[in-house]
Amino acid sequence: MALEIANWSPLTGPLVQDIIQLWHSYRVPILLVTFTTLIVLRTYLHGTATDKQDLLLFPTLYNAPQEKKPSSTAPKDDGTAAQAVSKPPKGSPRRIKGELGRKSNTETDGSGIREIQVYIFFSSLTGNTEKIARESVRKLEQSLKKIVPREGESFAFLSPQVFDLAEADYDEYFINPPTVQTQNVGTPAEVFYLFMLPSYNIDTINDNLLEHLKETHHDFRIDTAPLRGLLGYSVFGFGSREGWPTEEEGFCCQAIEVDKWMAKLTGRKRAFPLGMGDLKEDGIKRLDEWSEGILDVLGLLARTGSLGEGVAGSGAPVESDDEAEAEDDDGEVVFDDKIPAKTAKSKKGGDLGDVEDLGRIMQDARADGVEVKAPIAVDFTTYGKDTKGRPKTTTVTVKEMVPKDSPTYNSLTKQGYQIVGSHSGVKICRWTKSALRGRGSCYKFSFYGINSHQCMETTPSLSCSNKCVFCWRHGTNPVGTSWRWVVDPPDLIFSGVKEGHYKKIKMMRGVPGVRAERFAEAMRIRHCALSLVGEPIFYPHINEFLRMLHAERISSFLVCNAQHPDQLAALQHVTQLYVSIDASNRESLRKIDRPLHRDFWERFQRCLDILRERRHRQRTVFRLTLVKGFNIEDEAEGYADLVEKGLPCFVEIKGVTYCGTSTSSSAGLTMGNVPFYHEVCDFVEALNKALERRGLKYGIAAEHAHSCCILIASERFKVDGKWHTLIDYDRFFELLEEKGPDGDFSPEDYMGAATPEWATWGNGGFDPRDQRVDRKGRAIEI
Ligand SMILES: Cc1cc2nc3c(=O)[nH]c(=O)nc-3n(C[C@H](O)[C@H](O)[C@H](O)COP(=O)(O)O)c2cc1C
Ligand code: SF4
Repeated sequence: MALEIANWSPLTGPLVQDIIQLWHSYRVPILLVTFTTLIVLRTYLHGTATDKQDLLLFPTLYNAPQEKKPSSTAPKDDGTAAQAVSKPPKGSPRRIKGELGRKSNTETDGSGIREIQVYIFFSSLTGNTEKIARESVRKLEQSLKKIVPREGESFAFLSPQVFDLAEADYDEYFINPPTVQTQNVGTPAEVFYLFMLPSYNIDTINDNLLEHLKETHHDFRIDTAPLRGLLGYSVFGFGSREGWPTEEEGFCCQAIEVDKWMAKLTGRKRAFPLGMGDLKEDGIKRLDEWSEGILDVLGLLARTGSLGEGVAGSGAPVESDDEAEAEDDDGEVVFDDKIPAKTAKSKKGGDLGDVEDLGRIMQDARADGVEVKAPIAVDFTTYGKDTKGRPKTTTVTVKEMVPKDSPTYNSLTKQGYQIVGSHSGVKICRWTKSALRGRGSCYKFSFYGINSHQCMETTPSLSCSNKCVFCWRHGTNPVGTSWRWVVDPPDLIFSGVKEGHYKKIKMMRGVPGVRAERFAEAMRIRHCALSLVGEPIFYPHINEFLRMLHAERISSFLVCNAQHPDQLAALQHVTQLYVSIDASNRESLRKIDRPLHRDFWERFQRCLDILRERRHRQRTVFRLTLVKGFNIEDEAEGYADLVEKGLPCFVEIKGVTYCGTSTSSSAGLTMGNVPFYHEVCDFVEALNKALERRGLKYGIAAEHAHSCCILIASERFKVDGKWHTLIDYDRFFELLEEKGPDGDFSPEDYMGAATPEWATWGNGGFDPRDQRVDRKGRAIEI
């Protein structure tokens, strides 16, 4: 071929031959250079063409509005899934659905990156909120930079933006979530709204916004929750307590309104409770708490795409104002009919229920052939001896008290308990929920200064040795006279109950009315009521457990049933030590507590002796639960004798609480057994007189009419004519740290400030900071 070309023309012959020669010598480098140049050129053109070229080449395609293709399958209305835009009939108004074509919150886009855009909307008349909002957006940007993806995570926060509501186009932000296109990916970022709003009782831009939100919600053409495509929202309000002291009088009224309407428009995606503050008082502190909470939520959103449990649209919603709250109090004095009263006598493998017949269970365990590796059974109640007086060394195979697959476990978890390990439980009580919403704390706030929203209710032993007629868990919680189950270590229980408690608190985050400042405070447990169900000192490592609580400066209110004198004697310092005194004489006690121990009365008496001895070491309390027809009538004198014997620091008298009809039909309890508050008052006055007649220095110190509870106190807690029933918790921990769990210090050493006036006898005892509501959440005038 080279020769043919060489002869092709005599004129070009030498040149062609040179070129051919050159080609033969350098063809490989020539080919390589050409190829590389082409690649570089192509890459260059491609890189520079994205901004300009493609729009030049395909303008119509790129600029066309994104239209959904009709789908043959109906769109899922799960609050996150894309919704199809159906064509309206000719002539009818266009129906705008709440969701743009976007993916589930829990998914990332095609690039694998979840991008989140935070918008802060503010309004301001005198300029304070504007300054704060602009400063907040700057701080937020800095803080968001610190939330970085861990391995396997992929998200990014876009620079947060701030908008003055006086300038923002409401149609753009408050009819549908805005579409925020991003540089890196074709899908829009997910949007999160924050509001900072001062309230004004004069006409301002806030009224326009509120009007717009209401209209959008009511507009028949628009989905009632068209903003549910937002990731979430939260509101912070500024107001003035000087002119508007309470919410009822208008404090932060417009922020409250915006929060409410946004909840409707987003399908209840309140990501964090409404925060409120007064710039002249606590405004900045409250704002800081709120901002911290917002950061947590944004972190959670970025990592999981979800607002977490408890917020609608993101797990298990806990709602709300209409929530039928069980009148469960602290679980000790309520009986209800919510739990079908099953007995242990049901089928084999059935309800563990009453574990009275432990023999049967042990047999069943062996018959099942299940070998459970566990510690040796601890008969700590009786410290059992054999017939010759030698310590028992029985080594039987033991079971878990509440195994995961047992009906008891199911029943307790259905009732809202979280079972920790195999024999402990934690539950958020109704007062904790109520305090989070500013609707009142339990009587322990009025009497002892316990913040209900910082109180964890738990027990390290779901088992008990009584079957009290008023125990609402009768029929579900295990009973027994000695510990014969696997023993969980105290650190496992401690971390488990804390985790369970915080989890339940977090579930309250999206619930209407929850106050941001209380929610923030609730994330630090300060008190522990060891009084759920069961008997806390039944747990063999109760002292270690208490030490763990105290090490974290969590106070301990421990209630025991006066049936375990040895354990009571071995108990180390607790902040307040209760003994339930359910009757004043043997017969009455047998009837009401239905104890399993044959020597129950002797045990009871020994416990009183121990309490008397301990009265200068422990802050002791007699807890009386009044049940009409069982332990009130003519018993005041008998109770006075018991007080004389035990000389407790305090006597708490509480009427049994009732909800629904009684489960304990076998015990014959009905609504008729619940004393009226005036009957409790009469009883307390009779008891007080009986104490006076005996020359005992006690008096009626405080009351909490709302929960039918009255406090009689020893005059040891009266200073200059004023009752001091509150506790100085910090001092308690200092003493404990100084002197140790067996240290020599007395209840007077950590006596707190004077009982607040509103809590003293005759003043009702309802915290004036809170709003009292009826069961439907309606305000009650006090
Ligand atoms: C005319 C007027 C009306 C107000 N009305 C209320 C009100 O109804 N409720 C409230 O809590 N605060 C009310 N305030 C207090 C403001 O909300 C508060 O001072 C706020 O911090 C002002 O924020 P700004 O400086 O951003 O406008 C009012 C203040 C003014 C001057
Ligand atoms: S002491 Fe704690 S657990 Fe008990 S009712 Fe009060 S807030 Fe609830």
